[in-house]
Amino acid sequence: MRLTQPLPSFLASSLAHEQPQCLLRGTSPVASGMNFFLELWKTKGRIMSMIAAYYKNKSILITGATGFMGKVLMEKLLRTSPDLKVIYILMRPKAGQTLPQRMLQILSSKLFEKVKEVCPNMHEKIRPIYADLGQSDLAISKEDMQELLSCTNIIFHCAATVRFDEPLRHAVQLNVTATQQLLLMASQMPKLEVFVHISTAFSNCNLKHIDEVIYPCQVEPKKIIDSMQWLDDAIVDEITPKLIGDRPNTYTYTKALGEVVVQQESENLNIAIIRPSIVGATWQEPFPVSPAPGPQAGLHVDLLLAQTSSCPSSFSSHEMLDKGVLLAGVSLGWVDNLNGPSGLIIAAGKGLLRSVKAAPMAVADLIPVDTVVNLTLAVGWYTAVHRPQSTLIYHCTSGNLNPCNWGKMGLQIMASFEKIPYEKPFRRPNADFTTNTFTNQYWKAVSHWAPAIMYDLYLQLTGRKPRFTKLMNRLSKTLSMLEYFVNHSWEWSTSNTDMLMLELSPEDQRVFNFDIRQLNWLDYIENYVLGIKKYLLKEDMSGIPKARQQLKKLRNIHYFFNTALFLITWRLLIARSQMARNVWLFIVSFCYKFLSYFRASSTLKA
Ligand SMILES: CCCCCCCCCCCCCCCCCCCCCCCC(=O)SCCNC(=O)CCNC(=O)[C@H](O)C(C)(C)COP(=O)(O)OP(=O)(O)OC[C@H]1O[C@@H](n2cnc3c(N)ncnc32)[C@H](O)[C@@H]1OP(=O)(O)O
Ligand SMILES: NC(=O)C1=CN([C@@H]2O[C@H](COP(=O)(O)OP(=O)(O)OC[C@H]3O[C@@H](n4cnc5c(N)ncnc54)[C@H](OP(=O)(O)O)[C@@H]3O)[C@@H](O)[C@H]2O)C=CC1
Repeated sequence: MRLTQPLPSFLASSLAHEQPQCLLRGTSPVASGMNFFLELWKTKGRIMSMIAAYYKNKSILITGATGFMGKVLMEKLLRTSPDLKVIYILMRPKAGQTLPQRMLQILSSKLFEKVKEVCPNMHEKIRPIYADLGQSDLAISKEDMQELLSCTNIIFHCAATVRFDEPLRHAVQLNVTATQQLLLMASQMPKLEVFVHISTAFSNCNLKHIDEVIYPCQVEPKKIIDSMQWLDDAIVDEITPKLIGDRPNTYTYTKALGEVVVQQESENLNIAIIRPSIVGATWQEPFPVSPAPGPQAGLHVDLLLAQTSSCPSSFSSHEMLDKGVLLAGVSLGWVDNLNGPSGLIIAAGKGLLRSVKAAPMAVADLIPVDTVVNLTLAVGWYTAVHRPQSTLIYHCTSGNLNPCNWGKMGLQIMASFEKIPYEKPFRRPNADFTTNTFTNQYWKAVSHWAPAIMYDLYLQLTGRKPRFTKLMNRLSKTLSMLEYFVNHSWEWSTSNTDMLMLELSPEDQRVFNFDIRQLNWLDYIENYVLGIKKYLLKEDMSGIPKARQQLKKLRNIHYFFNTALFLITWRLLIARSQMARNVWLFIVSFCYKFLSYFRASSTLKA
């Protein structure tokens, strides 16, 4: 039986408790006697979220909760289901911080500000557990393992290495072996209701059209895992290109292997796989902007400024930015790492990145992180309550429902820099896409390397430490890793995701919105650029007028430099070439004749 009406929390949670403890597929979770309550609920007509209610009193295990997606997942869970029992976080100490210190830092970040209002005791709901997914047994202590095995109801497996240049051995350990270990743990959890595995839409990027199915790998994952035990590093490096075949990197390859492992180990488990495309900054949550009526609709950044109470509403956004208005309390486009487009947007905004080899018409399949998280929570609920017969794969992509190409996205990124300039730019932002390899190499030499070398020379001459050639090296490496994804297009079918949307009650469709058709790309990109400035670069909005002045100065320098370069080149040419002299004489005499004609005709008219 499919539930299409919202259930009251007591009913939803009692239904969840009614479920068989072990995860056998195909069994209906709804006891027939519950129909009475269902009818009662329908007649009362009260609205509440079935998904949020499902997570009540649940013990949830999350891997990768310290990562970009994991943090947003944890935030949304705590905000919408503050009465969940506990969230176990499998994590490792990092940068000299212990587990509690790391967790405290995350929970006291801006992202969790809203949670504090609804769940003041959120610290008590989080239980960090030491684990290193890089070790074969995950390094979980016996006591912790005991607690996890006996208490966990739901698993969200987000942890992975997302580096494209990861050595195969490490990528296999993190993305394949650790997944296998977790599945083994899951099979020993009597109270487990669902295991949600986060993969990537690019796990099969060697195909053009990708369905919501698991594609077999040429070499069995188990064989790969075994061979990593005894092959030495040199041999692993040698066979890596052969194994990854027509995939661009070890990341996509090992994520594909991870999916096959999930399929093979999923016999008695209730599992779902989510495949997001390129995950970008948040779109609607946790810092929403209320919808703007009338002609302002859609202008989120402008609206954001108009909502800042300290400003007279008659000011335009530019006026308000000029007045140094702080976007206090209202924030959009939350992002906290340089992965995906974020690093390149910074490089373009700072004027370092000028040329990207890309196909402007290729689909830019970006998906906001809050959309991915909403789908993930909806999938967790659906899989636990409806227990599909087979493992369902959900594509979380934008291309087929609301496509935007790289050309349009690039233009909007560049336009956003006019409104929201970044501080201390190296040069005026002026990036472009090129389709031709030769042209791209030319622009890289002229616009990336030459200015960086010249600037470093200047820094050295003035007794400072050169740094731009090093930065360019890093940028070149990043570009070479990411360019594959901006030069190809893929089609992902989304039948399961579409089906799930229809299964959601209107309230759940609102609270756990993953309908990407509602996204306005122009607003989203502008908010993304703004979010990068605020959360990644940690720049103050009050510095915007100064940053604009700086851009004007750089623009003037650019014009001056170009004019000077032209005149010098021309002067040198005239000095050395008869042809250049002839051209010059022709231009001068043409201008003289034109002016004489113009003067004569205006004298006649007078
Ligand atoms: C018509 C008008 C046109 C106008 C053009 C406008 C252009 C504007 C911008 C264009 C945007 C184009 C966007 C293209 C984006 C395509 C993205 C495709 C992504 C596909 C996603 C697949 C989906 C997934 O499933 S996985 C998630 C994505 N994963 C990643 O993105 C990881 C990529 N990163 C890596 O693999 C590595 O970090 C690597 C190889 C890039 C760099 O490795 P390296 O060892 O050199 O550095 P690190 O140790 O990682 O870091 C050192 C240093 O660099 C900083 N850094 C890290 N990453 C980046 C980055 N992406 N960009 C810039 N800087 C980066 C890092 O913070 C460190 O800094 P420190 O100061 O030293 O700490
Ligand atoms: N970002 C994207 O564009 C996309 C991501 N995905 C998938 O989404 C998931 C989350 O990605 P995202 O949040 O962006 O990635 P992040 O790199 O931000 O986070 C990765 C997480 O994995 C954890 N992790 C890595 N190595 C270990 C380890 N040895 N032991 C314990 N934990 C470890 C990290 O912990 P720590 O903080 O300690 O490093 C971190 O919490 C991944 O499965 C990824 O494949 C899919 C499509 C696109």
